[in-house]
Amino acid sequence: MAAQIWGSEKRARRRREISAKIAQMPELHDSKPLPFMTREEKIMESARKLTILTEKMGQIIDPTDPAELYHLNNEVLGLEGNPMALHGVMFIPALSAQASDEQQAKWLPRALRREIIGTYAQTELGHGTNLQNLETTATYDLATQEFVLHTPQITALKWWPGNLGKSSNYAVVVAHMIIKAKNYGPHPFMVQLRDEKTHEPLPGITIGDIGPKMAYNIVDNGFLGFNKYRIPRTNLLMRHTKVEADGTYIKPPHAKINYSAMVHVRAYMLTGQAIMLASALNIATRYSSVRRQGQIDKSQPEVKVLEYQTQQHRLFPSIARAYAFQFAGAETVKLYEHVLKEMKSGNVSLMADLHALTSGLKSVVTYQTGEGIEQARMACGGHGYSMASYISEIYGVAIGGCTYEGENMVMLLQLARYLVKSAALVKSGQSSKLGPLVAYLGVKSEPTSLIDRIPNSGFTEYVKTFQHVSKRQTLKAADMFFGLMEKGEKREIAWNKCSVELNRASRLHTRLFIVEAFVRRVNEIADIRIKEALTDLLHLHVNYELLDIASYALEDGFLSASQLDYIRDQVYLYLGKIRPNAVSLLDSWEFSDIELRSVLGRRDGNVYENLFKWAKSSPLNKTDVLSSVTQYLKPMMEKARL
Ligand SMILES: CCCCCCCCCCCCCCCCCCCCCCCCCCCC(=O)SCCNC(=O)CCNC(=O)[C@H](O)C(C)(C)COP(=O)(O)OP(=O)(O)OC[C@H]1O[C@@H](n2cnc3c(N)ncnc32)[C@H](O)[C@@H]1OP(=O)(O)O
Ligand SMILES: Cc1cc2nc3c(=O)[nH]c(=O)nc-3n(C[C@H](O)[C@H](O)[C@H](O)COP(=O)(O)OP(=O)(O)OC[C@H]3O[C@@H](n4cnc5c(N)ncnc54)[C@H](O)[C@@H]3O)c2cc1C
Repeated sequence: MAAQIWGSEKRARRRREISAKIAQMPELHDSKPLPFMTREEKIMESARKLTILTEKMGQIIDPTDPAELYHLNNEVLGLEGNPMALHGVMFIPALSAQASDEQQAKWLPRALRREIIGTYAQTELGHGTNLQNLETTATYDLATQEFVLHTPQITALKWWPGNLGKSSNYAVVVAHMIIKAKNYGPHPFMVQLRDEKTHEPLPGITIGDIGPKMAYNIVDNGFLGFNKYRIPRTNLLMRHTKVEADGTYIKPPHAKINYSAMVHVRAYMLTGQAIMLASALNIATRYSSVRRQGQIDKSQPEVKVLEYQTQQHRLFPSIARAYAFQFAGAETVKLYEHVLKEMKSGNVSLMADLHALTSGLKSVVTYQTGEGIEQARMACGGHGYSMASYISEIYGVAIGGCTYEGENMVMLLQLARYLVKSAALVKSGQSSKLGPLVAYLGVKSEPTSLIDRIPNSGFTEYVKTFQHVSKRQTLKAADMFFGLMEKGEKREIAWNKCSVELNRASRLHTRLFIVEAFVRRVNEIADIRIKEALTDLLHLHVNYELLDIASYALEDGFLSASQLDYIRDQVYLYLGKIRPNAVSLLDSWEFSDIELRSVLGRRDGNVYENLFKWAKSSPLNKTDVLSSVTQYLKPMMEKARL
């Protein structure tokens, strides 16, 4: 099963080997539990480990393999981030995709050797979503052949970029490029921020940390202002766009090609989210098979809380989602790598499809991951609320994904643009022009669903039902939009008036893609035992998801009330079937205790002993009487007694 999850036997084996090596290297372990550290201590601890990793990484992993890097990152540095998080996730990808060969030769080896630390600075205090209204300017000075970076007012301060505040000395900065008074829109520039020797900010740069966040606090998300700060012309990233010495602008082959670093994260973050969801579920499911509370049959001893159907209903559909996200994520990464390769050689024809797909997936996956992690926390009762479970930290980090790389509603609306265009093709009889991801929009469906009507139909009737609801909602939302425009409404106003319906279509389309990716994977599996276990999970998935969106299929009579009863019964049937495999389905992800960082979810299952040890190690327990008591509470009580 681990091979299915991680993509191959070799990958699963390599993960195990890496975990085993790390277990033998105490210098790479947390020196104390992270929740007992201050933010400064955590940053220090993480920087300490990063320097060791820079020395020893080659002994532990193949540093050119992103999957191995990511696993090393999760084990050693953890999900709270690190002082170089954005260096690997966005700075290097931005340089790789957007810098010319000559620029790459100059900067990439230095970045890869970690001579310099970089980040991606795009979002500003006043604008994150609407890139066209970013306010930082890069004005070309023809006389000196330099760009002058400037922050015209407080809202133009870069705000949020990870590791910008204190750790990075370089950044890819996105600024509006102005040449001879003409604004060419946002473009990426390589900018040195700090002196390479002293790490002091360079003159003309105002920089710092934006303060603690809901989670992800090892990352120093920062602010940055420029005061007429000059950089050479050749620091504009020029793989696709060029500015010649005389100010001539050569436009890129696709208007949005400079957005590729964002698409990179959107593609890769899906499996990251799956990992966080599976981690929280691993903790909650292990704990649920240790925790005994109450009896189902009063004549019997107390049961493990995992025996309760409500507990299963809380956890198991999310287990299925974690697998589904992992499989859909793996497909998306493959597509992304293909499109990136094509893009580098000038073929931009697949960019729109990739953008639409990643926009929808990033939104649905992050939202449902957040839901699943929160359910996992509640499934652990009181102990879930303790930092000893570590679930709250996982939750805080995971839901950041609903916002970064494009706020979820906004990204769903990006997918909706693509769906509406596809709907227009269907309506104008041009279905043959539909891309493979939306081809179903042009296929006539049966009048009613055949779920439970055709024996042994596998998942086909389910997929058809998902296709039906997605198609219907897409065409309905598109009709609403076109209808308003026909009535004379301006395009943007009409769009806004339909946006809730449009986003519903985007969600349904994305959920269909996730179901299909799960089905595709299960169909590929040869090992009968693995196939059986995953088929049960897939049964739960399709039935649970369909129940969740049933209103769309009920409203036009595509599903009947009796079919809905059947679907509900199937959910209960598969909850029971999955119960014996539940812990194993999560243990198969092979998270080590080091990686999970959870007292509640350790492999040994000694929950109560471990919790008591954890409590005793709380810094508050170093003394029996705290100075808050001697200074304030004790005198207060004494005064009251007089
Ligand atoms: C020592 C070693 C130890 C190891 C350490 C390192 C470990 C790391 C190892 C790395 C291994 C790699 C693995 C990676 C794993 C990743 C896991 C994830 C972990 C998460 C970490 C957290 C990091 C957090 C990072 C966060 C960073 C950010 O948030 S950056 C800022 C992001 N900002 C946004 O996303 C802004 C959103 N806004 C937009 O995108 C745009 O404004 C908009 C799309 C909404 C609108 O744009 P615009 O106004 O220009 O559009 P408009 O003119 O309206 O035109 C729309 C048309 O354009 C089309 N379009 C838009 N975008 C694209 C696109 N990208 N591609 C193609 N087309 C696009 C759109 O479709 C419209 O087309 P039409 O409909 O045809 O008009
Ligand atoms: C943990 C974290 C890490 C980050 N790291 C980085 C980084 O490394 N580099 C970087 O540059 N940035 C980074 N960001 C910033 C992030 O990319 C932005 O916060 C994000 O893109 C959302 O933009 P915003 O904050 O402007 O939200 P807003 O756009 O202000 O969103 C506020 C509300 O307005 C709604 N809204 C906005 N526009 C529309 C619209 N057109 N239609 C409908 N609704 C709309 C949204 O849906 C939302 O409900 C990070 C953010 C976080 C939380």
